[in-house]
Amino acid sequence: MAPFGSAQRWVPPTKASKPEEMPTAQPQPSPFGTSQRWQPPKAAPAQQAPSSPFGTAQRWQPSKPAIPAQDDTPAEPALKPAPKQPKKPKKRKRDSDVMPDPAQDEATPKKHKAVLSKFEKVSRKVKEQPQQPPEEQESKPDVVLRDLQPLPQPAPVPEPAFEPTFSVLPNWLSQPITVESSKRVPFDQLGVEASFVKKLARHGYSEALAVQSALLPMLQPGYKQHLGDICVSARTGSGKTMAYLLPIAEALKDRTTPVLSAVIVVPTRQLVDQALQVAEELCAGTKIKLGTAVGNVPFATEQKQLVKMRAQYDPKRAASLHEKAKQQWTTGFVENRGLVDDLMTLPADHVPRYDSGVDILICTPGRLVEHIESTTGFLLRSIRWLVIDEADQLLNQNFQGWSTVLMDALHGETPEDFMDAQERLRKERKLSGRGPALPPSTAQHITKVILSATMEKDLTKLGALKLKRPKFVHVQDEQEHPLAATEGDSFDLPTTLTEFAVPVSDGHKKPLYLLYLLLNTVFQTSNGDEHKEASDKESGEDSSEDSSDDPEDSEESSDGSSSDGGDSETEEKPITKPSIAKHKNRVLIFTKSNENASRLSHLVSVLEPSFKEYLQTMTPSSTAKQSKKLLKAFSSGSVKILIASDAASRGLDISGITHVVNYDIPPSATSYVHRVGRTARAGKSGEAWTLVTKSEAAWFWKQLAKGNNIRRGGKTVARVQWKERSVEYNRRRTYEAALAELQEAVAGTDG
Ligand SMILES: Nc1ncnc2c1ncn2[C@@H]1O[C@H](COP(=O)(O)OP(=O)(O)OP(=O)(O)O)[C@@H](O)[C@H]1O
Repeated sequence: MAPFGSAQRWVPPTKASKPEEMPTAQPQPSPFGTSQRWQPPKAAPAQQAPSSPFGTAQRWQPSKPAIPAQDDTPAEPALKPAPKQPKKPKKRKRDSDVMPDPAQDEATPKKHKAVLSKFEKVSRKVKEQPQQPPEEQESKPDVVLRDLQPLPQPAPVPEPAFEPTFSVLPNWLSQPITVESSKRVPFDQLGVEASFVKKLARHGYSEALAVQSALLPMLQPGYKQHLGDICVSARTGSGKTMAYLLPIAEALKDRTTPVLSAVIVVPTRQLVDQALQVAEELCAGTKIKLGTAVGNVPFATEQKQLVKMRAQYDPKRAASLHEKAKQQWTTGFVENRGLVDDLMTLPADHVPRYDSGVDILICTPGRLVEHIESTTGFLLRSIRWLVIDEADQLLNQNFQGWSTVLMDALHGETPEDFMDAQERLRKERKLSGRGPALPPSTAQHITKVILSATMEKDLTKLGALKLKRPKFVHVQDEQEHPLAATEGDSFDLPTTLTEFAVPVSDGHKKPLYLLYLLLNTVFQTSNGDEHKEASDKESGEDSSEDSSDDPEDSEESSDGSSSDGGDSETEEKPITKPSIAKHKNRVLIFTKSNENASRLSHLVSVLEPSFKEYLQTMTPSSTAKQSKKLLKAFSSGSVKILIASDAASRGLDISGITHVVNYDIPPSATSYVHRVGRTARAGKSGEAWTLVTKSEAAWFWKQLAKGNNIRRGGKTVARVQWKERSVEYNRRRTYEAALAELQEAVAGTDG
């Protein structure tokens, strides 16, 4: 029987027009055919069945309601099913109809016959009953019919897709150009202009890092130049920004009049500022004009910066444009701040001409789309480089369909009103078929550079960027085996990074563990080597969650290695308070949300008031000016503890971060790689600490610490076990008081 009755099968009740007579409390016959509500057809006397307009109701008898009606009204069903009467089973040939086997008949004792006939009866009954899956036959909750129509049901779950065990990647992705991460080449040997070599040396950069030594020759004009697009996968802090900005700056160094030649797209305004700073340093002393487009600046201000309008004497075009303007006014559709608006501000016989105000534009994708769509004269026809940094994130999010809008603007034809003389001629020849065809103006010159530390070899997403003759450059360690084409995406951590994981028995105690970490390790003047001793012993031995997630481990040292060593030294001892003021270390702490960041910030400053002055929280609500100031303070060391959410995990290059703490576990391997990559940058050393609760341990060790998707050059994540008594030493009361205060504050805010 189908789960839903067809229209013919359901009979509206005679009193259905009175809604109050359809109390939901009363059991209603269900279209889903619950066993409680609907009895299979029985040989019930026909006169007892309720009448039906379809005349089939006699065949069905609603079962007795499972829940008695709340009032005394007889539980007449509001809807009556009119299912087809199940066909009366054909009269089966009885044994007697079949040619009897006298021998067998004789041999069958009488009592067996009786049993057989009972069995036949029962089987017949069973066949007559509508077939239901076994689980439906069990008692079901009462279903209340709410509508005459059957409820829509989700589509059946599709079969899992076929997953090939062979590579389906094209050659350029499956066979990347690999570059040793330790490779260093003096800039002058890479053909970098002397003036730029000097500039770099002034910043202390004498040699190109691995990714730069690979990319510079590919992007500079010369015999090594790659005449196609380039995808780059290189670990965090490897110098990717300079790798794409240096060749662009070099190529444009002699520019005198701005022409928009490079667009650099990054995901956040902080990264726009950061890339701008590197570009400013490189372009100092040249006439290259740099511009930005981000959401926090007034749109009109940006428009003025990006596009410069001038008047050009052209009576013929002026006449045709005035004609167009007249039509617009007649129809009432006047483009706001458009070409016609500009035309009205010009002297007679003049038309507006638009020039770019910048050579290099650094922007977020959303703002770029806005300019493409709404800024008159903002054209991408002269673009020679398109850079997409943090590409995996940008392609995953694809807000406002930015990649499609951008590709259309980049590869599409210039709108007629904005065409230059050459474009107009090209179009005329194409349409008329007269004269030799001219080659397309821009498409052949654009080089796309797509970069990330966690670049995914996802053809569908990369396909949105319409890459031409692409190459994949992968910077990796010499010890690492090159990834086989069939292996999934895998990301490399900086070799100078050391990772630790601290089991936390109870998530509520995390603030105390964090405090212990800050006081005992990050800001410990005596260099607190005890955790390293303990971790060295355990490093790599923690085969899984089984040992790390056991709270008893931390208390009673069920495994010998974690109970001795450093833990016993710190146990029961008051923590010697380091002087944070003079400390050089800086720590970036990640929480899973902005709210958590603010709360943690409050708790830490109550628990350790000496930290308050040096602690800040980064939230998206802070203005561009505030966050710039904050990052500067963190860079200079006047702020030493910065608490942030994942929004700060990508791309931020803040000098001097010695420690990263994952207070809340990161949501993915990608997020982990970017978070911990805020330290150990450009060959400097750094530490990453993750606080892992019991429930997170299995996932952490399997996916992040021991999975194949993160490669750490043969290193392991060291497990560091602290005794809870040491962690809580003298702090439990303060902590509880701080929590209560926080709760009150939250309640106060809510109220
Ligand atoms: N040739 C060089 N020599 C020394 N340091 C360099 C060199 N080039 C760049 N750096 C420094 O390396 C650091 C990291 O650079 P950058 O921010 O470009 O890394 P990234 O690869 O883009 O990292 P992420 O993936 O995290 O965004 C910066 O502080 C930069 O100043």
